[in-house]
Amino acid sequence: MEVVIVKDAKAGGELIAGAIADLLARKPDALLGVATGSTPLPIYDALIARTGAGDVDASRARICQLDEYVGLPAGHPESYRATVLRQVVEPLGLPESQFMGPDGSADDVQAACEAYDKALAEAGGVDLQILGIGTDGHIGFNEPCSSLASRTRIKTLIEQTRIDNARFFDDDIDQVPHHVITQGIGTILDARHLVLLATGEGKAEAVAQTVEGPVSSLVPASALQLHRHATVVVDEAAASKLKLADYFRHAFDNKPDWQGI
Ligand SMILES: N[C@@H]1[C@@H](O)[C@H](O)[C@@H](COP(=O)(O)O)O[C@@H]1O
Repeated sequence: MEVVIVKDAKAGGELIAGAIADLLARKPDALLGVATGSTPLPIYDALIARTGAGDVDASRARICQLDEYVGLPAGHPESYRATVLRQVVEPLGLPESQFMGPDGSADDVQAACEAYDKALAEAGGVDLQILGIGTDGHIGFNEPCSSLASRTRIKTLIEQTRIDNARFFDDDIDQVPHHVITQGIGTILDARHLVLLATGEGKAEAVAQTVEGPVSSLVPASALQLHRHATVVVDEAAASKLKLADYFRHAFDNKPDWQGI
């Protein structure tokens, strides 16, 4: 696992957008897994700016969702499908045919989960998966004690996650669904490159446990330690509880230019 400590969220967004640009230069139709929440927005801003400036051709990129609420009416503005369309797919000028996600309004949720895992595999697998992290260490919506081998399935949210996400629902927790579909931890680990961005002091404890703690289903993001190509990008505040912070800075500062993240 590589840990990169950046000055602030904007710098993290630029760094990760650079890695996506390199990927698209090598593989124009790469499948890019995107996360929702506030944290990844600087990545999308930087990528959209680069495509707008003509530095990156993302016209053949394919985008896929990490997770979704269950039970919101189709087209609900806070469904993750609507969110990703608004924040990523439309600003990049991509047609919906280059976007895929699980169907959170399906009558048969289990079948929708299985269909999504199959669709991801048939699409050739995710090339680069962007991840955020919950305050409880969740990735996607894999709450603590999710199986590290899990596939896409339905999960029940922990109360703290519903509290954290109520800001997207007029600060009304009663509007936040209890159930979600999420790529499983095993599904996430199938991606070729995992890039987790965490910013702010509120994520410092979860980051420390993810990077320096034991691999444990209690901290779902710690599963990144099992991946061959996982990059954790953190700002100074989110890095504030890392014991090896100086080593991580030293390693990144002395990295050969050609290596990328
Ligand atoms: N399902 C999403 C996660 O993918 C995201 O990482 C997390 C943190 O969001 P934020 O970046 O807004 O803190 O929120 C939600 O739970």
